[in-house]
Amino acid sequence: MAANAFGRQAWRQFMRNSCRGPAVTTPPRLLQQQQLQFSLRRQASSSSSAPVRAGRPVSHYPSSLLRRQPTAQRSYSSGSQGGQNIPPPPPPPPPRRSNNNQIKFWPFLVVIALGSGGYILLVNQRIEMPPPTKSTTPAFSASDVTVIFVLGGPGAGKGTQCARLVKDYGFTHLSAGDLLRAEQDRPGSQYGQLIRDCIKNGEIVPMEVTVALLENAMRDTISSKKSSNNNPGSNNNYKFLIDGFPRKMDQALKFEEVVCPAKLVLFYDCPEEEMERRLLERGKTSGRADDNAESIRKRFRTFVETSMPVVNHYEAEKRVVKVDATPSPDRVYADTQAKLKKALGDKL
Ligand SMILES: Nc1ncnc2c1ncn2[C@@H]1O[C@H](COP(=O)(O)OP(=O)(O)OP(=O)(O)O)[C@@H](O)[C@H]1O
Ligand SMILES: O=c1ccn([C@@H]2O[C@H](COP(=O)(O)O)[C@@H](O)[C@H]2O)c(=O)[nH]1
Repeated sequence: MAANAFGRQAWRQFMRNSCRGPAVTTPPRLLQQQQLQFSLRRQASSSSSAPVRAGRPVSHYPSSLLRRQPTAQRSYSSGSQGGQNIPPPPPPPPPRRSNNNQIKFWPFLVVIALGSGGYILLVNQRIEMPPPTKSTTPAFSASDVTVIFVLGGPGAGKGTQCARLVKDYGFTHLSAGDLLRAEQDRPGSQYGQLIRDCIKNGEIVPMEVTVALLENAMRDTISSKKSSNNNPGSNNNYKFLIDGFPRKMDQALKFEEVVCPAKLVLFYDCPEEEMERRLLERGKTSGRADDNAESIRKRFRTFVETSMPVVNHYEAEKRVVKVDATPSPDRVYADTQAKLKKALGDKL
């Protein structure tokens, strides 16, 4: 029983060590500890210098293990106490030290073997476990919903061009910036201050907030269009211009994974000096907290460092329609139409 108890203790120790550090080094370390404990135990049982309490050596080891050795000694001495007529008792059995050793050792060997086996089994199971599967299905199917991301630096003219596309082609225009500003001003919003700070500093609001706002807005649009549709059975194709989004790779990946895959990216390319001039002009009347020289500088930096990699990502996938945004709004729009017709055909 004591061996079992000690075995359990050793098992617990082994499992603790296995979880903490590299498992391959643990069993030998445990073996060393057990050998050390074993030899200490033997020393304790035979040494008179061991501390004694109530006539018994004090030890950290289970008392049943310590009791074995004295029992064997008593059986030898009882033989030598007999009278003279009595034939000498048969010689005491040879010292069973080595046997004892084996008997006391096997539980540890079993524990180590079981522990190592179990550990190897666990590790193998972990290695063979398949990677978690992507079970997410986008909320909207690309066959029912056409999504176009509209990107470009701050002030490139995205909003201006979107307004025209809405008028001529029936797109629904969702500006991520407008949705964030509305959420920022919504009484009781837990994200109000966070959004305010991000916008002022030209930083990107955590994607969960923006993706959720966009998904809700798309859902609202689709359900209100469905309810106003005289023929609900018809195969509607809802068309969205998602303006100023995605501005960061994580947003792009998340949106396409959980909301809807995008058909393409409409990218308005404009030099910084022109964008700055437009924004400073707009700032005279817009009332926007970020249409000032300091915020504009920060927004430009975020655009170059964080948003351009998104454009490059879609460019590599051949999903970008690039338009020069420097000319007048009319000329930019004419170019936009021509390029979208070519890319979308009857989906425009
Ligand atoms: N092609 C253009 N030429 C000159 N001015 C323009 C042109 N397009 C837009 N503008 C003006 O530049 C300003 C910025 O335009 P707009 O708001 O459309 O840009 P944006 O890319 O949506 O900006 P933001 O990213 O800050 O929302 C507006 O005042 C707009 O009237
Ligand atoms: O996906 C987005 C879009 C916008 N923001 C923040 O809003 C401001 C203003 O955006 P505009 O498109 O110019 O209206 C932008 O500078 C960001 O701070 C965002 O975090 N995530």
